[in-house]
Amino acid sequence: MSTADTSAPTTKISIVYYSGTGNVHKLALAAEEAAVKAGAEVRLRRVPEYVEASLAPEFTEWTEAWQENAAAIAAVPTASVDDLAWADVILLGGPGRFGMIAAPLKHFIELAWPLNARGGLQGKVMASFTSTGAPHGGQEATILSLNAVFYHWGGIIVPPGVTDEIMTAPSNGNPYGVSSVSGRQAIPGRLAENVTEDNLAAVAYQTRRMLDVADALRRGRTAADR
Ligand SMILES: Cc1cc2nc3c(=O)[nH]c(=O)nc-3n(C[C@H](O)[C@H](O)[C@H](O)COP(=O)(O)O)c2cc1C
Repeated sequence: MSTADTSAPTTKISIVYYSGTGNVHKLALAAEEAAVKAGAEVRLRRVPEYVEASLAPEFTEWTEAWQENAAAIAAVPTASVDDLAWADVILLGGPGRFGMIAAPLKHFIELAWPLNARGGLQGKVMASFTSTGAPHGGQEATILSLNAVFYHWGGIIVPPGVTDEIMTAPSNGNPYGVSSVSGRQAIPGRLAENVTEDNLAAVAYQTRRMLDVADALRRGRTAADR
């Protein structure tokens, strides 16, 4: 007979991301898969564009890749602030843009102002992941700009560190948050082709680690309440 505690509530995770050309989307799907496998309740949510046209119509290949990605991710539900309120674990993802958070994701974060003002984000487990064009294109700076939000929200930041062998793989290695390198150009028909299997395994690991910490916190808090 199983001795598992079936009365224990399931950990809830919201994976909220913005992706212009598919790289962060691919990482987010791997995080979702890992969370489902770990038995969590999962909300995968995309942050939509808040401009209707391409940022750079003169970059025709980028614009085509951007349109291709928009079609590919259309079925993913869009994020709402309730997805943040609902979750025990919040994993944010977004591309590095000039070494910091992308504007659509920042806009979404600002919508959480009232929730934060009533203390609705405190004590949740949080972390972030990114993708940049270049290996030294500002991955750590982007993760730090995302994680800075978590300080304001009173989150418990759980970085991947180098706490597992997967973080030492050549295409990984950013202890601040899992990061992939997409290359110099977004090419239509070849979206996210440079996200490696090791990047996907790393974001899966980062997700499991957050869920483990959230589970330990919940057990500790429950024990303290007894
Ligand atoms: C406006 C803009 C700014 C960018 N700034 C940087 C940057 O500072 N460093 C870098 O390495 N890549 C930069 N990139 C490239 C993206 O970070 C990269 O293509 C990333 O993989 C995109 O992720 P996505 O496909 O999920 O949108 C920039 C892209 C755009 C559109």
